[in-house]
Amino acid sequence: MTQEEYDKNIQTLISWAHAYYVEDNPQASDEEYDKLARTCLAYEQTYPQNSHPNSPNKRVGGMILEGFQKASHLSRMWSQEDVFNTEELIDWINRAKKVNTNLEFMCEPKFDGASLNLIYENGVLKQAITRGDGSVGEDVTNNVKTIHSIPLQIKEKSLLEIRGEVVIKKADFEKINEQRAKNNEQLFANPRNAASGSLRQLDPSITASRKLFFNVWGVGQNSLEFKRISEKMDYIYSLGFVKPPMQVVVNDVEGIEKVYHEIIASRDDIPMMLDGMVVKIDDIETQEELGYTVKFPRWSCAYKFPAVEKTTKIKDIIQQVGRTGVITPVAVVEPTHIDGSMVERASLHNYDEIERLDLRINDEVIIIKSGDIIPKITKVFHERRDGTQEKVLRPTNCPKCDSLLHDEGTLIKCQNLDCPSIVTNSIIYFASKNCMNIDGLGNKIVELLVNEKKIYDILDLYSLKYEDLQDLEGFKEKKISNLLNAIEKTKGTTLHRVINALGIEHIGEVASKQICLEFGLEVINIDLDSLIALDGIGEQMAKSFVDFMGVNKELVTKLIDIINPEVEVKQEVLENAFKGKTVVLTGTMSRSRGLIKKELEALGAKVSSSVSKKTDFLIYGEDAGSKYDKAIELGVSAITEEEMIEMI
Ligand SMILES: NC(=O)c1ccc[n+]([C@@H]2O[C@H](COP(=O)([O-])OP(=O)(O)OC[C@H]3O[C@@H](n4cnc5c(N)ncnc54)[C@H](O)[C@@H]3O)[C@@H](O)[C@H]2O)c1
Ligand SMILES: [Zn+2]
Repeated sequence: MTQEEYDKNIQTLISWAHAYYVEDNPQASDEEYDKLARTCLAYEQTYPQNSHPNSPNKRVGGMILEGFQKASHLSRMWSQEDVFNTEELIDWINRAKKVNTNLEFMCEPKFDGASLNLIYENGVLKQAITRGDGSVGEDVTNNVKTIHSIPLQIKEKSLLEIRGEVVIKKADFEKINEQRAKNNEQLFANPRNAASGSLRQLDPSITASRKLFFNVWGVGQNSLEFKRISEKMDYIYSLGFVKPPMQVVVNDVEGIEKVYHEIIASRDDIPMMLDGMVVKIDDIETQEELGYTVKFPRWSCAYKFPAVEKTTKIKDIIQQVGRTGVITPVAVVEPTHIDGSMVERASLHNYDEIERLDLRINDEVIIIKSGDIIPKITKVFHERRDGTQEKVLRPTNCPKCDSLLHDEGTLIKCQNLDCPSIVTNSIIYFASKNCMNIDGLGNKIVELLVNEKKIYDILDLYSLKYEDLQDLEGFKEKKISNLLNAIEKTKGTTLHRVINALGIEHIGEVASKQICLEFGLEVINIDLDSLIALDGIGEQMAKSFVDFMGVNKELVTKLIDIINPEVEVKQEVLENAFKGKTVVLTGTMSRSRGLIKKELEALGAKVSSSVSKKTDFLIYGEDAGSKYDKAIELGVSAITEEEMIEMI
């Protein structure tokens, strides 16, 4: 590396560190950052006289976020020296052995979060300060008081600094990001940034809502007298801090390696993100003798785990069609090793997310995979674009059957009942109890019939013959005739049941009934405007229905021909006291409420389940409770069942 290159790299590191520590919005993966930092470190060691005064290799962490009060630590906070393999670990041990050949090591998980210092005075939490540059950090006391795992009072009365890591659970990290995606906010690249960003909020109620957790790992200023750090920490846990899930004292490299691999093996079972194991020399006198560099203690090191977060490149965006026809985009990425497996694909929530991330083919991205988290893209490096990037278009046709897709933003769906990806599900739905109620045609049987190529869509059910089923395993005479009879029995059912059984997105039984009453057999030809004009049919429902008929008209026409359903006609309801009124039923009546509901609906009333200003009548029986009170409060006229009968 030339001096010029070195200077340029240091500028890059400084800007990456700023984005990472101050803005909680990294512009590189840790791996890229560490690699560049190490290359610069090698240069600094060869040419110490040329090294940059502000090199991130010489200082701890970041700067203070605007809006926070600065606060000083009583004693300095440090970073950790990284070791990445056994060789580097042995190197570190050998350096320590120069002051003491008889070493014991305390090993514990390294939680990946935000470093925090708590100052206790007279047993009371006085101040909580972020690590900042190691000497001065941000005063986040009010935020920290919302974290339940931090005691506000402890029984130790001497002046004491407690250090630990504020972390967020992996599952909560995912939830926050899902919420942020919905709100069109930038995602957190990883749980560490999420923890740090949540801790450094000007509004403590936001911090409180984020479910942060505190893992204690050390002490700063203190007057506790212990010979070993492991004993000192046991005392600290006894004050009401949570003890880390694994903590072992060993006395050689083999011992350290063993714990290291044990912690890696249980990494997925621990709900918080770990990025390594910290090894500390247990004897406090030896620690004092070894002392500190400008950046870290010489008596401890962070033995890093394989990264779960990597930079990779988007090669393509392909579509996956789910069993219900929902289309999900999947990113094909340059194959990347993450934590023991080769990652080639990452899931994206939907096409709206692609637009929000402004993700393009050939973009460089951060991909994160940890334990049970499916590989996810959390960050797109827009600044790294080189002109080869291509926009991702929303699909208009199904990749499986080429029919037009129904697109309502976050949801894109193939509704073609002939589409091979959805046939099984659509037949199962069609036959289910609340739809056509075809006895003997459950999930397993439908799967069998489709897999054995006995049927390709709903229509085929009606051309099934005895001979078709004879050769199927477990199909005896009785079973076959029962099934064929059950299918036959659906003929002549009502039109709205048939429409409801098609599984049209957003169109349930009530809507089906309403549409069928209004349009009869013309349902297959309705246009958008006529549908929207119907009371209770929203735009989304109408569009879904029209899109559905657009791709399935032929099939539905044939189906109606075969089933020959009864077409219900709208009966003009005679004038009566309940026509067009909104009614709520409550309490115990002389007959079932379901029956009374039907009766009222036949009179043209709308029966609703909750009382509001729009309610015209509350009809109450015995033991009426809160609905009655509310009706009285809102001035809704409340009548008994008998009064209702009289009014009819
Ligand atoms: N992606 C980027 O752009 C970018 C930029 C800057 C830094 N970074 C990353 O940040 C890291 C360097 O940051 P750092 O200096 O904060 O170091 P670090 O986070 O790797 O390690 C030091 C910190 O570990 C924490 N810790 C957790 N468990 C501990 C334990 N049991 N004992 C002691 N300490 C424990 C402490 O808060 C301590 O301050 C590097 O891994 C680097 O990749 C990334
Ligand atoms: Zn399809």
